[in-house]
Amino acid sequence: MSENVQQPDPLITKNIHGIFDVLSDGIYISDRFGKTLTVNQRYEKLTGLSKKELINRNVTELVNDGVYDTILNPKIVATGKSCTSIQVNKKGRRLVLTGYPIFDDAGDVNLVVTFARDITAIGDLRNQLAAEKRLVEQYHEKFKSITADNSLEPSVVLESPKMKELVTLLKRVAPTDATVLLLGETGVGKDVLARKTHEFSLRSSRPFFKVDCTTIPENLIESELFGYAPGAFSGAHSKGKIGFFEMAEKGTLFLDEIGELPLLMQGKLLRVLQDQELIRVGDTKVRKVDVRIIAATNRNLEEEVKSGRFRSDLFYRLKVTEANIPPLRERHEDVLPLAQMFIQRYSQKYRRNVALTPGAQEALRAHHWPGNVRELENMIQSLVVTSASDIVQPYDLPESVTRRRTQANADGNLEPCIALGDNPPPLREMVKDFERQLLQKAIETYGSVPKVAKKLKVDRSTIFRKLR
Ligand SMILES: Nc1ncnc2c1ncn2[C@@H]1O[C@H](COP(=O)(O)OP(=O)(O)OP(=O)(O)O)[C@@H](O)[C@H]1O
Repeated sequence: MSENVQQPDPLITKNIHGIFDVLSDGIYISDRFGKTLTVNQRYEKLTGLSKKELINRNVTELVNDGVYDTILNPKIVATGKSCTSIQVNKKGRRLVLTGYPIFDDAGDVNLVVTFARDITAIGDLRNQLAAEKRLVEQYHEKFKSITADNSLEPSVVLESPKMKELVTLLKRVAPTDATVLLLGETGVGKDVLARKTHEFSLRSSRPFFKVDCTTIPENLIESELFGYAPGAFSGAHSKGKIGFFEMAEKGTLFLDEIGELPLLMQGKLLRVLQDQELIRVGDTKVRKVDVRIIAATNRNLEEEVKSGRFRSDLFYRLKVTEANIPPLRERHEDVLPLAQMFIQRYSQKYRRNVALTPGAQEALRAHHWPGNVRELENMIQSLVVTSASDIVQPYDLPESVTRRRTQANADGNLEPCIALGDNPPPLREMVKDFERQLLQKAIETYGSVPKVAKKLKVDRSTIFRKLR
């Protein structure tokens, strides 16, 4: 009876390879000298290596040829004990190997049977999970800020002809995947338009990640963008980490303040943009990435290129589509719609019912807004919180807003404040502004619009139009 158990059924012997092939693990069988005897189909599939290139070859020789990096055979033959290890092969597949000795009648190791399981898939799943987690965290943050504002959908105001033109351009390029470079002063809405471009694109259902290049320490930028391999540097997570590029796979990566990126990183970024592949820090595997890049800066990148602080090749790679967002002072048409939208948002949040008088509206429209939309938003928020009355008069506005950009000289005559900085308003705007101030001063001096009309020899309707 026991002899029957020892004797394999001839049907099994005949079909042994077929049996190997239906097993769900990869199987690799070598003899005590390390010669490869067989592998099953699952092994070929998992590793991407073919039976033909392995059979009859010695495992040590295969390691020397770089086919894979680790073998269990010599250790198992020497110790007679099973063991486990991780193997990486030339196709970049990572496998968990567990090898077992098969003994002959004399008790010597005759064969080594190794089972191979794919851990790349597990790694990929882990990465996917990490990406999802970061995405959930971002949505959570966004959700928190929206609910904290107690606002409805955050609205975007793009009313002025200049902004409408810009939106038309962004809508046109959004589906092309071309890189977009958003330029403009601080607070003009670069972030807002980056998100809009993503929404207009075919990637809108995929992730949108914003990376502020100024907030990541210089020595971490590469690993944050491209990820790192396990143990890539001291302090690194033992399991490694995927970077923003891989997290934004099939979506959009918004690189804010790109002008602050260190030169070395600029070169690395350029390579990734050109080759659409990256290598994580401390890794050797090349990974394909499919990410749309939107970059933004308030620096003059052309100047940065001239002074050698920004690589010209990266600059030209980024500015495939260049969108210049005008400052708020150059699109007065947006000021009141933005102000009304913020008033509505913050009135709802703070349970107020605030409204601006025409005089207050005019003061807002006339202001230079050096901090752009952010300054307007912050001012309105503070106004809604602090104003004693629901009706906001010009004198309720902060002095910085109502202060004229013209001043009276010693004789009481108006003089324009000519503060021509890096970014002066157009002459047309400055003249209009001065004219408006002059008419207001004239009304204060002469008492009424008809009197001013008479004194200054101008139509009443012209005065009203200019004041408006
Ligand atoms: N067109 C707009 N409609 C509604 N809100 C806007 C608009 N533009 C800007 N904002 C608001 O103004 C604030 C500043 O905008 P944003 O962060 O997009 O500016 P930015 O140009 O990216 O600034 P920075 O250069 O400082 O990064 C944000 O709260 C944003 O929601």
